[in-house]
Amino acid sequence: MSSRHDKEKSVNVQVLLRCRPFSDDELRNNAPQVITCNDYQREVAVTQNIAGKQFDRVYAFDKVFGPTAKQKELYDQAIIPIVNEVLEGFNCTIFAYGQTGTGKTYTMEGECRRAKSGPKGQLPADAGVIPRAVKQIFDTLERQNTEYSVKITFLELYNEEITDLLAPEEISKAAFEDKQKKALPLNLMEDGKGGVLVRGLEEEIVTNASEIFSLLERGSAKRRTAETLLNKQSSRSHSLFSITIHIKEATPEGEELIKCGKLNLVDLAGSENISRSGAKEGRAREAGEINKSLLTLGRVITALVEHLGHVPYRDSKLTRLLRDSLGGRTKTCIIATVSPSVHCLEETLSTLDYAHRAKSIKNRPEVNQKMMKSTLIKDLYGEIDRLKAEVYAAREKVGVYIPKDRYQQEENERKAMADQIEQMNASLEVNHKLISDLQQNYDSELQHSADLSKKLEVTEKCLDHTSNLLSTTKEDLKQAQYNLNEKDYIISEQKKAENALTHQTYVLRSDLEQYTRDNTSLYSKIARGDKLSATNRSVVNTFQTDLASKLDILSNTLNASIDQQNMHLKSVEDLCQSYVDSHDKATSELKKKILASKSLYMSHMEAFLNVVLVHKASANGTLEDISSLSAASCCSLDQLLVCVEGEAQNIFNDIHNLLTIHRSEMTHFTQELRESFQISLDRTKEMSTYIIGLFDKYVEETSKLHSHSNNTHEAQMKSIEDFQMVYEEQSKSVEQKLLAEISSLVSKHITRQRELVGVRLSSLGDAARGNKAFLDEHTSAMEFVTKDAKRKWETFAEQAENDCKAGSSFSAAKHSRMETMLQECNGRSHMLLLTISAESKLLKLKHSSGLQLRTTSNMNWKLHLLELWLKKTPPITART
Ligand SMILES: Nc1ncnc2c1ncn2[C@@H]1O[C@H](COP(=O)(O)OP(=O)(O)OP(=O)(O)O)[C@@H](O)[C@H]1O
Repeated sequence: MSSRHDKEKSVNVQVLLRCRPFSDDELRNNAPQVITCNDYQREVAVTQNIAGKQFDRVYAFDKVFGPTAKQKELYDQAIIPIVNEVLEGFNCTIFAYGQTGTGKTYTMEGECRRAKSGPKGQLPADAGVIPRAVKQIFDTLERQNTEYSVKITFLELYNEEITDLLAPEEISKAAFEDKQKKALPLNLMEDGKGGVLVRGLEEEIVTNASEIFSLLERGSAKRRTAETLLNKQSSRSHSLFSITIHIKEATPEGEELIKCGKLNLVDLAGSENISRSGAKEGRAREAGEINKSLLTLGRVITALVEHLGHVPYRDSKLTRLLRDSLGGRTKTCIIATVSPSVHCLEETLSTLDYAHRAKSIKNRPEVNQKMMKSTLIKDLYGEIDRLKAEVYAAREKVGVYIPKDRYQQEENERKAMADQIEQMNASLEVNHKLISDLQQNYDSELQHSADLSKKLEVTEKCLDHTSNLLSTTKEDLKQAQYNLNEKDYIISEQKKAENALTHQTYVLRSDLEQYTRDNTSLYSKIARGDKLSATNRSVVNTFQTDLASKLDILSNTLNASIDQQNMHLKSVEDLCQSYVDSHDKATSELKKKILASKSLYMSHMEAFLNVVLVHKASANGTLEDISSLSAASCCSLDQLLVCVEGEAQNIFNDIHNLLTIHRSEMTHFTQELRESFQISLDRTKEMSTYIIGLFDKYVEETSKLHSHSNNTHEAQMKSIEDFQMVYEEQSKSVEQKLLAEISSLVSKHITRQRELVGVRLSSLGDAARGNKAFLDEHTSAMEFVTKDAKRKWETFAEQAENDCKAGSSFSAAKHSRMETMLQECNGRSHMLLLTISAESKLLKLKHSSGLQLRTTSNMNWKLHLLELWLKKTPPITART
């Protein structure tokens, strides 16, 4: 009972989406992909590029099959359960809906439909839903091993006209057109049970799958021929393939029941025809292009989804035929097909919207009533009788005969009336439903008001009780108010204390943070200190190792510096020598020049004396001539002296410059020499202190070693003595013990042992003495070596110091000597110049006062003095 109830409750129409792979054309044109299928999540994403921005729209369906999904996958996952329900007695419908070329026919029929089943009854991989469903039905029926009957119908709906694709007649264009003209198209009629029948539609009874395949092939061939003959396209026609199954079942009471199920497989026209039909309805209708059925299907879906009162089933043949599949008692599945290419984007979006809306349609699937076999037979007999009567009337012409136009008119009227009745029935049904809903509402309202009155009574009682309570509560409230105020005060005080505490906490916390920071910095400082001390240790180690090498380098440097000093002293000597040479040379040149001038002067004087002697005897009258002559000679003498003075001045300048240069060089050199001596002296001192310390340590170590060896020797000797004593004591006791028994043996033994011990002791003593001697020797050798080295080093250091001092004093002495020499030279030159200039002035004065003779003798004396000076006589003090 409950299962039946479950099965009868409403279920949504199941909607599957299938996206085909790219066609060869699309691949050739490199068409971009806009559809992405997520089979697992049952979602389809459409990527749109609007004004350079990318928009993704995602649709969810009951099942999604991407381009790689195979026919078998789709069938196994989606169709097998539906076919099973048909075999259980349900009516089921599967629609294929989508744009032309998206694979509706491929999905429903498949490429290899006409190849029938393969070897061993297997279907080819590309076989679609119809052949697979047929195979499943027959496989199941045969497996169940029950009596059954299967009948099929196959029709096409084009331009609101139904064509029976299983009708047996031969089709040629003429015959077809003739038939189109003469014969009435197949009409729909009510079956009296709420469904519709296609009057005159061929129902083929089949017993196995291969029969169905042949019939399908026949029907498809007819559809193709009709297409070609009437220039219509499959994309504008709908095809409906139906299988009705009757299965015999036996009740436990032995009664025979017939179970009936029906499967409708619909390949709809291309969905783009909806918009096309809508857009150019006027002309399209004339050209037969309009697809009324597809439009009505859309409207029916909208009415069902939006729960409109009137659902326009009757507006098209397709919706009339499939009325039960849309909002009725049939289980329905829609397979929406789309293309992945961007070129079909508009149609794809419309298909997706359409299919998505169809998901909301609700059906109330009901299993078909099982019929008693006898009832079915009775129905069939009734049908046979009716058909027989029709055949008889037609043959005997005993029926009612009316003109064809009249019949057509009546038929139309009857059809209109039937439509009207159906609409009225539908509205009546709606009204009935409305009335029953209203009645239910009314009943529930009555019930509600009764409930309310009961509640009112209870509430009034409650009110009284509540008023009493209220008065007591007011008292309580006052008390509570008082308490509350009190508590408020306490709370505010507590809050204040809390705030103070919080503040305190903040202060403490900041302090703590500060301490933590200080701690951290302290730790880091300690770490730095550790690191520094480690570095220092390593530096000290490095320094220690470097020191030894640097000592060598220092001694080398000392040697080199001594060599350098010698070289410098030699160069100074050379320099002095060259200076003395140049000085000698200059002096000898000066001497030569003075001699030359002296001889010139002498000749002049001689001439002058001659003239004086010649003219002395002559008269005083010629004195004036003589005087002028003497003035002239004085003048020439003056010139000569000026010339000599200039030359002497030049020589003096040269000497002075040379001396200045030498002096500065010497000063610089002496300074450098002093510094280097000072540095080497300091280093030598440092080194000697260090090495002396080192040797002291060596001496100390050696003395320690010496004392240690003494100690060791003493300890060894003591242990030997102890051993000897112990041994002797022991041997004595042994001797005493064993004397009585083996006296001779013992005495021999003791003697022997004593000998042995003596030998051993002497060898041990020798070894100990040897050791000591070796140690003494070694120690004294060490001491000697150390002392020798120390002595040598001290001598060396002393010598180096003396050398340094000597070098320094030597250079200082040399320097001072040079200084004195320079000063001497300076003084002498200066004096010479002063003398010369003074003499020349004196001479001038004497000439002018007529004291020529005295002057001459005086000048002679001066010249003599100059000569003396030039012979390196001691310096002359200045004379004015
Ligand atoms: N899932 C698929 N896998 C492989 N090929 C497919 C698939 N779907 C469609 N095709 C191919 O696409 C072409 C068009 O398919 P089909 O004729 O079934 O489209 P249609 O929607 O039925 O078109 P029309 O509305 O014009 O009848 C066929 O060549 C078919 O083989």
